[in-house]
Amino acid sequence: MSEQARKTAEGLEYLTGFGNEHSSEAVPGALPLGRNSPQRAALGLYAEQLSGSAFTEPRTHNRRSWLYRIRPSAAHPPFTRIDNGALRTGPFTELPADPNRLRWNPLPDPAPGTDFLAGLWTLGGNGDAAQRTGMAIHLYAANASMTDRVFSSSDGELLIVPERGGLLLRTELGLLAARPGEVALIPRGVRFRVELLDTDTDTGTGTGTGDGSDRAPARGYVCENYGQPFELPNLGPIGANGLAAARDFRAPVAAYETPDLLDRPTEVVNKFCGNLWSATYDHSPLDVVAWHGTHVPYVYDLRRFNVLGSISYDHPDPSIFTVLTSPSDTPGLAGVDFVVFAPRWLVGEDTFRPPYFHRNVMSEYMGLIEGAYDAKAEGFVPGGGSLHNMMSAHGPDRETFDRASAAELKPQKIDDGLAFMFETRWPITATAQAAGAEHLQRGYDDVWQGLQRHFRA
Ligand SMILES: O=C(O)Cc1cc(O)ccc1O
Ligand SMILES: [Fe+2]
Repeated sequence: MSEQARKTAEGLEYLTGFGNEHSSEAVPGALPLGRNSPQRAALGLYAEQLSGSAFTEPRTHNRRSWLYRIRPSAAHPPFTRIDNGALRTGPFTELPADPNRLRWNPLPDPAPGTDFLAGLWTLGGNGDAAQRTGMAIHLYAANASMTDRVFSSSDGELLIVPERGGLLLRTELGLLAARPGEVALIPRGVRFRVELLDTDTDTGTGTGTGDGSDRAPARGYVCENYGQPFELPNLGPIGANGLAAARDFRAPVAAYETPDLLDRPTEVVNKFCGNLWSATYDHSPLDVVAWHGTHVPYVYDLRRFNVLGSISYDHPDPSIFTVLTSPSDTPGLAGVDFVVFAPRWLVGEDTFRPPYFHRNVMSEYMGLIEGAYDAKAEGFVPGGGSLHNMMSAHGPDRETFDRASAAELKPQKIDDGLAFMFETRWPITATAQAAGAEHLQRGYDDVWQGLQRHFRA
């Protein structure tokens, strides 16, 4: 059976392929054929274009979708400012950029009734959302589904990396499920609502009561990319296959709210140039009956990543693990790369196999989805994160260095963890709440203490 025809555990159907010109209709006949904007759209729907790139960008970068919806998005009352909660946006000016190595434990559990939007907490970032450069790193911890409200970011696309608990993303273009080990991308401007998946199978945390008050929170990471949309990296000499395969990216099929929700007042929260703005519509904007285009949400299962590496000697640079890249104006210099450290074999001969000691002009934020990471013996925990800013010295902690320097070099499978990195060309400035957080680990530098002098002249 083709992947397209196969339904997921949640009964969801997907369209497959990265960057495709997809099309989908929830009601037969809703999608016009041969034109985008007929004089009267079928079934009394309104046609609307959603542009994620300038009209004139080259085809390879051009992103837009045509939506056929029950009400046009233009029919809405004025937006007014609401509290930004713990969301922050570039430019990040609360504190100076810090050259120190920083590491955090997971976010504390949120108050009961915290949904995905309320649970977003910005760690730091760079660039300027209004200039459409740079990125923000957010974490989230949520124990309730969003009800009667939807969210969108005009500032950037949202790459959501669940670490605990599954998410059901009800987007304008349809439904996506993302569980730990999968990532989801919501394009700039697309409205969506996040429900917590209440299964006991993913992490054993769900209790199925619905109100979320007695369940462990869903947690994860979000990269809000203000820059050019993520794309698949070029493969160069790797060849035509390898790393993330385009066919493994899954987009939703068209789906709109059930009748009881379609005409309910719905709060639409829009993140715009760093602030949250709210308007209560007299209907839900998740009312798209058909669509076609390239500006689409998607999910990707990180376990499908085809991990390549050295089969002779030395530890390759982690660019070989790039899942998605947001290019900047300089070739090869990413605004942000999304990199995954997935299970793999290490076979390098006469090689120090874990990540090497290094100082990098790029800035590295790392998170852990499960298990452990091969550069850190302890302290880097699922739901936590580390920041190794531009040129800061880091690498294996002392325990890892000692162990790997003495290890017998037989083929070894690393299969006890799933880590990732947001790597960016600009230094990352922490927010005040991140720099002052209770869950910031004091004394992170100590992991590199005790590395002895062995050289004697
Ligand atoms: O710092 C890190 O752990 C990330 C990283 C991993 C690796 O394998 C090589 C370089 C690098 O920055
Ligand atoms: Fe690094």
